[in-house]
Amino acid sequence: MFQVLVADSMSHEGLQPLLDAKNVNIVQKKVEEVEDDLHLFDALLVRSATKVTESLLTRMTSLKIVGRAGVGVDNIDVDAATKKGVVVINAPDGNTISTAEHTFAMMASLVRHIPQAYVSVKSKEWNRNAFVGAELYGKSLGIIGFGRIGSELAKRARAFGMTVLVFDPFLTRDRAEKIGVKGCSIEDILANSDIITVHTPLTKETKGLLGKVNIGKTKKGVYLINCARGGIIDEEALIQYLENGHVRGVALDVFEVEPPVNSKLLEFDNVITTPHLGASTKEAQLNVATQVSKEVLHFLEGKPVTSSINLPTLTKELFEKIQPFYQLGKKMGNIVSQCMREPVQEIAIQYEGSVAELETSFITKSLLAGFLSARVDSTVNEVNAGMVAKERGISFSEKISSNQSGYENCISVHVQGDHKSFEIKGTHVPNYGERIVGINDFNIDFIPTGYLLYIQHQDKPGVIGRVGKVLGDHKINIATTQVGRKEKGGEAIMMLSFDRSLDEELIDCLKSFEDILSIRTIDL
Ligand SMILES: NC(=O)C1=CN([C@@H]2O[C@H](COP(=O)(O)OP(=O)(O)OC[C@H]3O[C@@H](n4cnc5c(N)ncnc54)[C@H](O)[C@@H]3O)[C@@H](O)[C@H]2O)C=CC1
Ligand SMILES: O=C(O)CCC(=O)C(=O)O
Repeated sequence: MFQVLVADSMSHEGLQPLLDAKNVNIVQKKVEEVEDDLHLFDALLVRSATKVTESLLTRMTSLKIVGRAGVGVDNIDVDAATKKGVVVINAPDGNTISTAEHTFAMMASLVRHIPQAYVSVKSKEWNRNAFVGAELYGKSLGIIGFGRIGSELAKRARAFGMTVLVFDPFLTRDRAEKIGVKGCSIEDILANSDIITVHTPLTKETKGLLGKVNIGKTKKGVYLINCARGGIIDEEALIQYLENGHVRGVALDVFEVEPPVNSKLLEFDNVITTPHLGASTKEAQLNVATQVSKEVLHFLEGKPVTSSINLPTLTKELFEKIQPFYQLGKKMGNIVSQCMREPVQEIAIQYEGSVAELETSFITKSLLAGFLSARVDSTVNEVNAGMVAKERGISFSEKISSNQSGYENCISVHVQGDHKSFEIKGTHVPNYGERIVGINDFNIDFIPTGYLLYIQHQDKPGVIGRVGKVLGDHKINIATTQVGRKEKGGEAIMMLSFDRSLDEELIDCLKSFEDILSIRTIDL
């Protein structure tokens, strides 16, 4: 039974996929209320209120996935999650329309003084001269950050007859033209916009993007809007430009500290605010909760997720194609690790044939995870495998080559250690399964599963028989046997499989045989 903690308030209807699942138990409580049981949860669902810190992640020792019912993941320590092998997913587009509409509503309210006029009428005043506003029609709207929300806002602004200027470092001319906006530099936006709105994530680059210098470059009388994240507009600088009258009005849905109880910004009549309501519609909340519930359920059931922040994402179709190689890769990594019991500096992976046409980085990560999981105590999976490998000084590379393997598809791995190297080749045959077809230049053919014994020996009469006899004497049933050699009388290998693991004592006995060069047990 999977334990899921829903730590922030979420649409009940949106949680239905998880509530309906027979293998899931949902607990809807704040983190503080379940402090003693944190180690039990497999999944954590949050909005923006719960801060998913490294310390929380450390206390949640069974955690496998964090689902953010929304877009921004700045309340989640994604690096710490990645290090711990915890997948982070979000609901990237469920609240786009709501947030774009909210921004538009804020813009209209700002230029027509609707909140101030509302308060005035409620206080029994009728002061029409105090609230003369401006039309949106014909004004220039500068949008910084032209992703999902920025582009939906642009469509609405164009419908109102506004000129839309856009700055986004990842904006292509094609996309700008399709939506009918003008891509320009941030300098152009600052100099030419009547209203500027930000729609970027909060990152190192965007923190304070509209600060002392950049606000100083805007037109006198500019309106500023932030319905993205507190801190993208530097609040201290903003206060200075409100005080000196350079900025005519501001609309804020978000703040550097929420709630902004001690903020001086609340004292200005020309600053209108909402309490982080961009995504607060029934529709958006249903969308985002449904999206993360489905994704978390898929993940817990071992199916692919499509909106991961720290995992390579694949469509269901692609995942189905890659799945057999993904499993083969994990086993090959594991076999290599168990055969090469010494420090490794380099893992080189080569893909040939049909596998080379797939998203091989996903298979590489799975292979690394298989390799590392046999060596490290902490959780290693495809989320953090690359990072853990680098931390341990293991470099890895992948190469796509023309198919010379003789198989329809082939994955080859070359591992370089301090004193030795090791090579393994694997293939997946549709309707037949995964096979290991080469070890250190020996052709071989075995199914990588169960308990295996890899023996390097001299190709001499009686060696195989003696091994079989000792195993038989110990009542060990050999399930399958594979042998390989390069030349008569030279070095040879045996790969035996069993239904149970073998005792150390028995292995030591086999090792003592003349003509046996080395023995490795492999548990898969
Ligand atoms: N107020 C609210 O309730 C909500 C706020 N948000 C916030 O809005 C932000 C944007 O959401 P979406 O449009 O869905 O995200 P998105 O990822 O679709 O778009 C963000 C855009 O910002 C651009 N960008 C990144 N760095 C930039 C920089 N330095 N300068 C200019 N552009 C930059 C990216 O290229 C991207 O196109 C989210 O990160 C979130 O913080 C989102 C939903 C609700
Ligand atoms: O959960 C919420 O309402 C906040 C939404 C938000 O800020 C986001 O999706 O980034």
